[in-house]
Amino acid sequence: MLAKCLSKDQMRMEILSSVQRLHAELYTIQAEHFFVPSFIKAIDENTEQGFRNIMKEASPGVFVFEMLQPRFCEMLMAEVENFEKWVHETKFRIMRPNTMNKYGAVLDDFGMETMLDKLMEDFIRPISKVFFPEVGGSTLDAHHGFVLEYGMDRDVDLGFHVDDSEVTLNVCLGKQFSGGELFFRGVRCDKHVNTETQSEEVFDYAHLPGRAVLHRGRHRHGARATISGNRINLLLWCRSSVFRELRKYQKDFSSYCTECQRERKERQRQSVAAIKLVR
Ligand SMILES: O=C(O)CCC(=O)C(=O)O
Ligand SMILES: [Fe+2]
Repeated sequence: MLAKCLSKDQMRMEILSSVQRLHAELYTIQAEHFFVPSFIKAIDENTEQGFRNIMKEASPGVFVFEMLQPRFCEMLMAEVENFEKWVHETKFRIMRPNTMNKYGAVLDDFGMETMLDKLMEDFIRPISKVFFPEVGGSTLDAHHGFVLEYGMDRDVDLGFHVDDSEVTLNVCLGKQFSGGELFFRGVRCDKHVNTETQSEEVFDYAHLPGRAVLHRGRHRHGARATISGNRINLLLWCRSSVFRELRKYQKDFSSYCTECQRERKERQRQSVAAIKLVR
């Protein structure tokens, strides 16, 4: 197939009508086949304590928990491989997940948009409502879902960045690899995104297959080089249109930005000092 300039919708239509699905069961959520029992139980309970029972807050604002069954991880990797094979054979021009990756595939582009919407609405939003309310966690209503592939023959690492999301779900699918640790360096608003990291904000994490990491999109992070093997993971950038609208009119982001919090405390300290001086 010749490389044509297609709109996103045209591209999706072309993919949907041409690519043969490998595992049809991946395209609709079947909780008991996708998730581990502890995760399903916590979602069914839908209480803060229930979530805390399965989620470890490994560093402030970074939650880690067991989420996906090994068989689901394998099927999803095979599905992406199948799609990539078709892309390669037909020389079809696809969009990569973001400007930082040369490899990886947008799951929404080959039929998984509805399934991922449900994953966000029924599973990630209830958790985000509890742990990330100040960044629109309870009103997540859009997503960008993709798979990334790292290794010597793929992308090697990922630079320091913030995501175009309010809440990000990052699940390791496999395969076997060494290296590829995630590093986190504190939450910042747009204005403070390049400010210094405080020592208590430094957090490095080694991902394991089936395990999920959930964090605010504004939590600065990156991924170190995958030294051997292939590291493949599922990313769901969850967005809230309500939060994005509100953000336009806000100046102070001290509800989540550590630097805004520091500035606010400093302003309060100065006004208390000024009052004392007047007295
Ligand atoms: O490689 C990873 O696990 C991190 C990916 C990531 O941060 C992103 O895609 O936004
Ligand atoms: Fe990211």
